[in-house]
Amino acid sequence: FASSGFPTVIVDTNPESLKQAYNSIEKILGDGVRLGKVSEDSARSSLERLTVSEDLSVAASGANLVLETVSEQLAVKKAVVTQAAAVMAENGIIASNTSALSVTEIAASVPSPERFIGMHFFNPVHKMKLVEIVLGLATNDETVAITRDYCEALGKTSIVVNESPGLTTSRMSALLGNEAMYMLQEGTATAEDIDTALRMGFNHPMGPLELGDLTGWDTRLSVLRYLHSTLGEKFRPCPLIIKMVAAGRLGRKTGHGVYRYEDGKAVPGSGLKGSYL
Ligand SMILES: NC(=O)c1ccc[n+]([C@@H]2O[C@H](COP(=O)([O-])OP(=O)(O)OC[C@H]3O[C@@H](n4cnc5c(N)ncnc54)[C@H](O)[C@@H]3O)[C@@H](O)[C@H]2O)c1
Repeated sequence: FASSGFPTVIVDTNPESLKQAYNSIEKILGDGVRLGKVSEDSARSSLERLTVSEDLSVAASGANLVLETVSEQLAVKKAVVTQAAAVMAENGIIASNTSALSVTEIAASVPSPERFIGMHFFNPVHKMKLVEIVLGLATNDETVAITRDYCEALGKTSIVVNESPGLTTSRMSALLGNEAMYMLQEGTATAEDIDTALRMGFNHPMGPLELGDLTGWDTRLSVLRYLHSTLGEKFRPCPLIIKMVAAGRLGRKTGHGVYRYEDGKAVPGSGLKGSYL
């Protein structure tokens, strides 16, 4: 937001997180200047538009847009948006970056749920072009139009999704990762070959097993369990995922998932092979 011309305040109750957030944005802009992608002037003015605060009531006072991206817990999100709604501009919009919670349910805690919407960004945000705009039950057309304009001003492509488990992206990605694990479990092909198939055959930047190692199979499993309970049988988690999580082979973060990692890189030939039934 700051690099697209909007005066922006990052709010967090944890001062360490605030420092980390500011430093990482400063580093991204610095790297952008070094790589010739951002001018020095533009990097400097972006940082001038960016401030940090531990006090939401002060920071959100008179704001036109509050984008909540606090911890993925309903109670925390509800408390934060209630506090913001009390002080922001009368026609201001509240957006939620939630990946899986119900926008409708979070919106129910503010006086004007018609001006509440989901704005789901992707990591790393400065590189990824997509924003999934999520409609709660009460979200009105004007809020959608203003939010699309914000996305355009940020240089993002937005799509509109009616609130539904997993939206479009997480739902598709969960199915793909689960199917890849079933293929591995059945011994259809090695992990390397399944990933190569999707990278070279479909031009995906990463294979589904590499991606699962990056996301973490524990996170993957909880998303699949949620989708299984809401959308039905086709999302039943593959037993191999359950086994891997039980073994603590969660992916990159534990140094071992489908692949084994040394110095942050997958060890060649370390992928799971054969039938694991
Ligand atoms: N991590 C991702 O790749 C990703 C991608 C898309 C969407 N999201 C969504 O973004 C949100 C945040 O995800 P995350 O991975 O950064 O979570 P996180 O738990 O790592 O960080 C959440 C931050 O919220 C702060 N916080 C907690 N309670 C607060 C409060 N009452 N007031 C102010 N700040 C508070 C915490 O101090 C912490 O810095 C979640 O809703 C998540 O689903 C995350």
